[in-house]
Amino acid sequence: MTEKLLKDIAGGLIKIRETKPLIHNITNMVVMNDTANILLHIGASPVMAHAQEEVEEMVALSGALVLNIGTLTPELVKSMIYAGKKANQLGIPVVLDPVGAGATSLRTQSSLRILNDINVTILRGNAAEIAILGGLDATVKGVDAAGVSAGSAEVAQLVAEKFGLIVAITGKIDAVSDGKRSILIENGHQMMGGLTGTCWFH
Ligand SMILES: Nc1ncnc2c1ncn2[C@@H]1O[C@H](COP(=O)(O)OP(=O)(O)O)[C@@H](O)[C@H]1O
Ligand SMILES: Cc1ncsc1CCOP(=O)(O)O
Repeated sequence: MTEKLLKDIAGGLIKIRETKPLIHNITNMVVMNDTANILLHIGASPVMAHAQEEVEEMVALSGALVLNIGTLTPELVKSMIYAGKKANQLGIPVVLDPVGAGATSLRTQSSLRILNDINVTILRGNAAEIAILGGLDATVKGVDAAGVSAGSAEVAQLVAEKFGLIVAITGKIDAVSDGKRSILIENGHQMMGGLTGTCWFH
């Protein structure tokens, strides 16, 4: 990583501690508690708010919106769209984690619908989930990548370019791309592959 990039990341972390932004999460029941604690640990203020009746008000108070379809229902997807549209109106960044896209039609179609209806800032997932959404060949088993025709760096670049957003693919080596510039990050441990929800540890 370049020195400038490392400085920017450090600066971002300092800003989070100083401003303590509220992070609105509409997320899955598996990682919810870990996500809240990790956000607190880095100095942010987490809130999990899922009901359609409150998501627009909650996101209006927030510095970022995180949408994770890990334990989705059609009702929850509606909440994500309401919150995402409000976030777009207010210029609040939106992260989408399309957990299990490719494993079932509901997950694939819901992810594509969110990408179509909302300007997502960062699309984060494993290589197979991201490849499937980009129309590339891949197999997803539950929430895990079971096979991908291309490497993570290539998938990240192609899909970022296709949707006009930032893609972050996690795995043994992470790949991040905005379609023009890409970086690879290798700072994990193989034991992290044996824990769910570890993308939030970074
Ligand atoms: N086999 C591996 N070897 C080294 N690091 C890994 C491995 N698998 C995962 N990691 C680390 O764990 C992080 C989260 O990866 P991943 O398993 O894709 O997330 P999640 O559990 O949230 O789906 C990666 O960014 C990487 O640093
Ligand atoms: C095991 C499991 N099943 C549904 S969601 C989930 C966890 C997925 O974790 P992450 O949100 O980090 O992909």
